[in-house]
Amino acid sequence: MFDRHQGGERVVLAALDLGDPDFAESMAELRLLARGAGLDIRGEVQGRRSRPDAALFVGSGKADEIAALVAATDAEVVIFNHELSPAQERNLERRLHCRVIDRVSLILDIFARRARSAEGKLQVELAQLQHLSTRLVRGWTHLERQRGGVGMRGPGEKQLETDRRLIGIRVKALRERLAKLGKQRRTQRRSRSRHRVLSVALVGYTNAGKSTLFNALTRAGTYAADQLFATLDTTTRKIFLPRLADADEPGSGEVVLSDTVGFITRLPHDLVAAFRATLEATAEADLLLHVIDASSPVRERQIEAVDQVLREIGADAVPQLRVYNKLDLTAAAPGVGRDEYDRLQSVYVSAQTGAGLELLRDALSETLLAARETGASETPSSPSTVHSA
Ligand SMILES: Nc1nc2c(ncn2[C@@H]2O[C@H](COP(=O)(O)OP(=O)(O)OP(=O)(O)O)[C@@H](O)[C@H]2O)c(=O)[nH]1
Ligand SMILES: [Mg+2]
Repeated sequence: MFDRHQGGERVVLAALDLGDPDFAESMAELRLLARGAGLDIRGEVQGRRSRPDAALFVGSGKADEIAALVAATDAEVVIFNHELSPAQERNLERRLHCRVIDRVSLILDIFARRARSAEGKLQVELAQLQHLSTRLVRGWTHLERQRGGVGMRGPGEKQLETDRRLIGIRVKALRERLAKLGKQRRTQRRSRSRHRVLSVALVGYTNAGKSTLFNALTRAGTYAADQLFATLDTTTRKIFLPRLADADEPGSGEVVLSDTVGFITRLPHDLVAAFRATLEATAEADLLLHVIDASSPVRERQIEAVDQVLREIGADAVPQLRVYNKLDLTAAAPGVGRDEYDRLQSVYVSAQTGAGLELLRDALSETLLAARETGASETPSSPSTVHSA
């Protein structure tokens, strides 16, 4: 039912500068996404949108330019950097004589291929169906035509209703299944918090090195790869921090560390919603390790993008320690940064070479000890963030 890129497909990237200050960066991100999806980028067209409401989205001169590039490079797909309405997509497909998709579809597609656990797969399917159903409501004719071209299913008004109903049934089933899994997850978390095991969640922009750091800290062998969204499921392992251990309390000194899905700018809202269950663990953590690719020229923007998503999922109140990773690619040395009150703010490490990891372990102990003390003096059981589903 969905566009599926098997990799190696020939694509042309098209982006229209709408005057966003981050246009160049969002373009770089689109390239990263396309490469991450294993697509063969044959060319790129940039331009300015003619009129904000233009049905063609691009002016006819620009459309001709893209069409010429598609023909010259034998491209199969054109990927637009902006969300396209069904009508715009349809017009563009007719004009360019090839498949047209937008950034959101591309991200959904990468997610679909990366999901490993049952929960991750359900979440992706839910996001895809939600993305699809908004389009069904907004403009059925788009899908009608698209299908007419491929499967010749000849959908009419009747087919439309059947499909809508089927999607509705599937969405409901997925929601129920996810709710059940979420309940199990919460029960597990509650029993952990009863035992006062502290939890630390790794968050950060995709490809920042979260899984590599997770592995380095736990020696667990979680999947790390040079691709976007390599991790889609929350992996959880215990680590032991001697400084936190209390001889009178069995199990003390143990901290639960979770590796999570990477964030990206303009993460589609459907996806954030679908991954809410996974991300809940983030909002309930005692501490967030915000992993940053220190070697990225756009790291400031990536930090802001991550903080934005954290706000959206209600995790902005959780204490955060910034971990500047990939130090080996920069000229900087391992170390820590503190604020004016001498509180730890940041740690500089290389998950790959292991440089600074001892500093990070110490920083973890120090921050968690401080958090435990404040938490203990304020309320017996730490209040957990409440947010609606
Ligand atoms: N040079 C260098 N490369 C690193 C370091 N840490 C991670 N990497 C590389 O960066 C790439 C991404 O690492 P991952 O650990 O998969 O990143 P992630 O943040 O988990 O990514 P997603 O799960 O896709 O969001 C891999 O190729 C790693 O080998 C580091 O300290 N130095
Ligand atoms: Mg990962």
